[in-house]
Amino acid sequence: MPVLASARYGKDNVRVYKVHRDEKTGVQSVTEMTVCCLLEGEIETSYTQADNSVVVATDSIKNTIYIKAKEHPVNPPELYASHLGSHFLSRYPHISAAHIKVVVHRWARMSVDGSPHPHSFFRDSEETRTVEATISRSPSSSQNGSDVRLDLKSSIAGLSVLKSTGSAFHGFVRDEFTTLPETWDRILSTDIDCTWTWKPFASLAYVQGGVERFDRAWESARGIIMKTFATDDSASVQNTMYKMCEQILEAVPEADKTAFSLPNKHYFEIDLSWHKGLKNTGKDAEVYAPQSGPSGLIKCEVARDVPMVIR
Ligand SMILES: O=c1[nH]c(=O)c2[nH]c(=O)[nH]c2[nH]1
Repeated sequence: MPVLASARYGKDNVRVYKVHRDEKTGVQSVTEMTVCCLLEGEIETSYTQADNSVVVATDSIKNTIYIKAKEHPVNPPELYASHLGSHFLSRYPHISAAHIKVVVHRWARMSVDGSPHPHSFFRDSEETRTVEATISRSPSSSQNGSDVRLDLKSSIAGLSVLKSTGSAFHGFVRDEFTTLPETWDRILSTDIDCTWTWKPFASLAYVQGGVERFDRAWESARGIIMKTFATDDSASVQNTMYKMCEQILEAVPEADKTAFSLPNKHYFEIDLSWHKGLKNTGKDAEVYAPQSGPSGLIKCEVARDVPMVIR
């Protein structure tokens, strides 16, 4: 007899834009984000018995995403995701968890004639800031919506970086499957995907109190990633990403874990000696062929050994 092993549902790809107008200065600020909101709970009968009485329509979930964006700040995204997820638990007793993903897209302020423009922006990169939040009832709580636990993960993704030297890769396994030469000087390029997992928050109030921690962590992580990428005499993607994780855990004491997923985007030397003896390999290499694939894919998670709850 089959059983419904797990189920969640909701609305994905909800695009939201919010403007903040400073009436005194006339300066406007904008946030654009893509939101996914999936609910879990006592919803089995909607799958197994066509019982829609337990279904909060995905259309209503979409409406709620807009309404909560109007009622609450959308920055930092960790706060907005926490408000949104908490709403579903307090409003619907049969919902036990809300899984929220908020991806924030960049709109950088334009500089016009050397001055920041009050209401014009440009997309300066495909980099995103993301939060994944799971808001669930604490095991001890009754279904009154008050006792929730918030598990938050913050990420930077799509930050493309390249260094033209300062990276080596040698000493790896050499056997009958190996063709890659060792190198003491190579191009290193990747798309940063970095996530830090917050210690669980015991209630929405703990997310709201000290809300500056989220922007501070994002700025620290981004700075550490850039500085380490630039200055590390890289022995491998593995070793450089581990150094980044160590520093992020040190800079963000309320994070339990840091993870990276990094493609190693290859740039191949091109032998041009067939053309008039052009020297373009080894120390003479200047023109390279960037590869769209395949790429390496290197991942790690670095955890602190003492788990605890923020209260
Ligand atoms: O930094 C690297 N790590 C690897 O595991 C690897 N494998 C490879 O072919 N090149 C690289 N570079």
